[in-house]
Amino acid sequence: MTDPSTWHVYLVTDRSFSLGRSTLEVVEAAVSGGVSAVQLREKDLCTRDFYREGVQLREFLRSHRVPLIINDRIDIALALDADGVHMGQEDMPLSRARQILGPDRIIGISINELDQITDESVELADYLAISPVFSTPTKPDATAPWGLEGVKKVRSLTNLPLVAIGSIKLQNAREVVLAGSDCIAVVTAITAAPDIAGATRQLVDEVRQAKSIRQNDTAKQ
Ligand SMILES: Cc1ncc(COP(=O)(O)OP(=O)(O)O)c(N)n1
Ligand SMILES: Cc1nc(C(=O)O)sc1CCOP(=O)(O)O
Ligand SMILES: [Mg+2]
Repeated sequence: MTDPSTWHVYLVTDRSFSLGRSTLEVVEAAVSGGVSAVQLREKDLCTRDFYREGVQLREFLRSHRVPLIINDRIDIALALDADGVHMGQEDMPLSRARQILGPDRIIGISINELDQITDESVELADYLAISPVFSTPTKPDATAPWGLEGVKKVRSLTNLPLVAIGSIKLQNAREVVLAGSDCIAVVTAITAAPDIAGATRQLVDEVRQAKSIRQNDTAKQ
C-alpha cells in the first residue's frame, strides 16, 4: 500500500466537468502529468457501468503503479481489486469498511466537523479528507468550509495523512499545504483544464515545493 502522506496531487474524477473527454482520457493525461492517486467518483452510473468504467481505469493505473480509489462503493472496489475506497460520513461506517476491506487496502474518510476527528474509529483510516477547505460549485451539497484556519486546527489534532479538497487550484495550493495538508485532491483544476498533463504538472510542482518548505520549517523548530 502506498502511504498517502507521500502523495502530492490526488485526482477525483467527474465526467460532467471534463469538457466532453472520457474519464480514461482525463486519467491518462493526469497520470502523464504526475498524479499520485486517482479516485473514480460516479454518483449517477448504474453498478454495471460503474464497474466497467473501473475495469478500464484499473488496467491503465495498475500498469503505471498509480493507486485506484473507489468513491462510496466497497462492493465495486472489491470486484475491481482496487487499491482502496473513499468513504463519507453518510457512507458505510469506517469500522465495518475496514473489516470488509482488510488491513492492506487504503481507506480515506471525509472529515466535515471537528468531533469526527476524535471518533475512535478514525484511526482505522489511512487518510483524512478535510472536506471542504473552500466551498465549491463542483459539490453543491458539501458542508461548511474549513478554511485555512480549519486545516491548521485539524493538523494540530492528528498525525494521520491529510488530504485537502474543495476549490483547490494552482493559486491556493501552496497555502493549503503550508497550513498542514499533505496532499491536495482536485476535480476541476485537472478535469476542466484544456491541457490536463500540463496543469497536473504545475500542481504537482507547487505541492512538492510547499511540502519541502514545510518540512524545512518543521526541521528548524
Ligand atoms: C478525497 C475526497 N475527499 C472528500 C470526498 C467527499 O466524500 P463524501 O463526503 O462521501 O461525498 P461524495 O464524494 O460521496 O459525494 C471525496 N469523494 N474524496
Ligand atoms: C468530490 C468533492 N468532495 C468535496 C468535499 O468537500 O467533500 S468537494 C468535492 C469536489 C471538489 O471539486 P473541485 O476541486 O472542482 O472544487
Ligand atoms: Mg461518499
